[in-house]
Amino acid sequence: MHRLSGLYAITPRNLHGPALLEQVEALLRGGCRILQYRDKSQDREQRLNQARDLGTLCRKYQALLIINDDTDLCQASGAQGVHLGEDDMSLEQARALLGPEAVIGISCYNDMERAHQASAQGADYVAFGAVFPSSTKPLARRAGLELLRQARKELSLPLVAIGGITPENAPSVIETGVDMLAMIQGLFAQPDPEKAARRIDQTFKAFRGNP
Ligand SMILES: Cc1ncc(COP(=O)(O)OP(=O)(O)O)c(N)n1
Ligand SMILES: Cc1nc(C(=O)O)sc1CCOP(=O)(O)O
Repeated sequence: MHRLSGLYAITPRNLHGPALLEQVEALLRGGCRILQYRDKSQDREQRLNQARDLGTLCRKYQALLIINDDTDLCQASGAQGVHLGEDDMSLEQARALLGPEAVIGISCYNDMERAHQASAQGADYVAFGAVFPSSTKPLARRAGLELLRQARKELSLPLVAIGGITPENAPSVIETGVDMLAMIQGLFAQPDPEKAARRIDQTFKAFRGNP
């Protein structure tokens, strides 16, 4: 199993400070392997402090911390990488700034051509979505299970599925062969986030024949 594999949690935009750390630690205890800090607020100092605290927590559980959009925050906080979409800095620019060891993930929506291009340019993973309707991003383009199966056949780099994924529908997504499930509400809106994370982690392990 490579390190870009398993449950990939993304922080919800309405949760900050100790309350966020508490929920993230529950997810890490439950087996979450990758955390993305996704905070589009403008208070740089607050974002830096939050990213550093999340980094400390991720190190404790040997999980990766990825920063959404922001290479400066990635460098300042010591995170392992960034996630970039179509409105963000290019992959080449981010690689030049962060170096060969950084994890750089690219949003591909439902665009297979974009994914092939990102793969050829050295992305560490590509993300497809939204797999299901997402209350977090209701206007997201849709990429269904068939597209994920096709991506698995055509691409050899790690694949992320995102959008509307829950502990209930997670098995149908894992069965397509994707490497990671990225989730916000399906984890953070659960009454017991640790239990939700553990359920998904166990589904991944069962799928790999590694319970
Ligand atoms: C793992 C993962 N996949 C997709 C996204 C969406 O990224 P993007 O299109 O750049 O949109 P914003 O997250 O910036 O609103 C993601 N963040 N993470
Ligand atoms: C941030 C984001 N990007 C998407 C895409 O399709 O690119 S879907 C999405 C929201 C994911 O949140 P939830 O797990 O709550 O649906």
